Amino acid sequence: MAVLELRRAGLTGRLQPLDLTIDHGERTVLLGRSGAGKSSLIGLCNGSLSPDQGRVLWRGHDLQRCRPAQRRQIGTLWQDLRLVEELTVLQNINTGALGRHSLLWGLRNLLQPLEPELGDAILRQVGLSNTLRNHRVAGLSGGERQRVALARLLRQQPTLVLADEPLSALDPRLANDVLNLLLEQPSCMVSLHRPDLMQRFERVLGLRQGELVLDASPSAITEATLAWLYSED
Ligand SMILES: Nc1ncnc2c1ncn2[C@@H]1O[C@H](COP(=O)(O)OP(=O)(O)OP(=O)(O)O)[C@@H](O)[C@H]1O
Repeated sequence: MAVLELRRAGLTGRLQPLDLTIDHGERTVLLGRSGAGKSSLIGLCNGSLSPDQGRVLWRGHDLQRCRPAQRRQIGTLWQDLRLVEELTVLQNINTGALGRHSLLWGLRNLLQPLEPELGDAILRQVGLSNTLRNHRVAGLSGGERQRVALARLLRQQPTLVLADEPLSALDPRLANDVLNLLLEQPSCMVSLHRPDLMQRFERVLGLRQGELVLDASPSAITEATLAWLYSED
């Protein structure tokens, strides 16, 4: 069943109009050189960028017109993480649940640690110690911050996860753990600079100079295809 549909959706100067359907349950990797348009495509898919041409549909409805609760079914692990620096690890994780709670709950989250047991369980999932629970995220390492952002995403419980280079600050063992968690989500589209990991996914999308040029299963992709995808012109 299709959850996300791009119909001739494009961004002037960044992404040529493209058609793309993401089905529930699909695990997709997004490959391409730096500047090829991966983050732009993720922005179109989560609604943070509005298409200049075409349409983006979430479960059949124009994504830009969907209510916040519907849009929160799409969870994003941003390249720049977008943590709230002044807040603690637990408070940041809880912001993932804002869409399911009242405004009052959101305000209380700013004042006191809410639902610490749930926070601890998610911290364990992402391999962080619960002793970090009340630390401000500003003081954490790059890899720790990345995992707090992942924990916030897990708290959100999205239907579709979009992750923009989620492994960049992680050592190989942690990168593997994080990738496993992403692949356990109901559906995911993950942008990576690691074509060697494409076999972990069912579908490979390739962007080249703002154009979607590859949509195939990993077994169908040859070394020559990858060399062309990453070539300069
Ligand atoms: N806010 C913006 N306004 C205009 N053009 C932009 C903007 N952000 C990025 N671009 C341009 O859009 C193109 C695609 O950028 P994008 O960030 O989507 O690529 P990417 O594949 O994610 O790159 P990277 O792997 O380096 O993150 C690039 O030419 C970039 O310079």
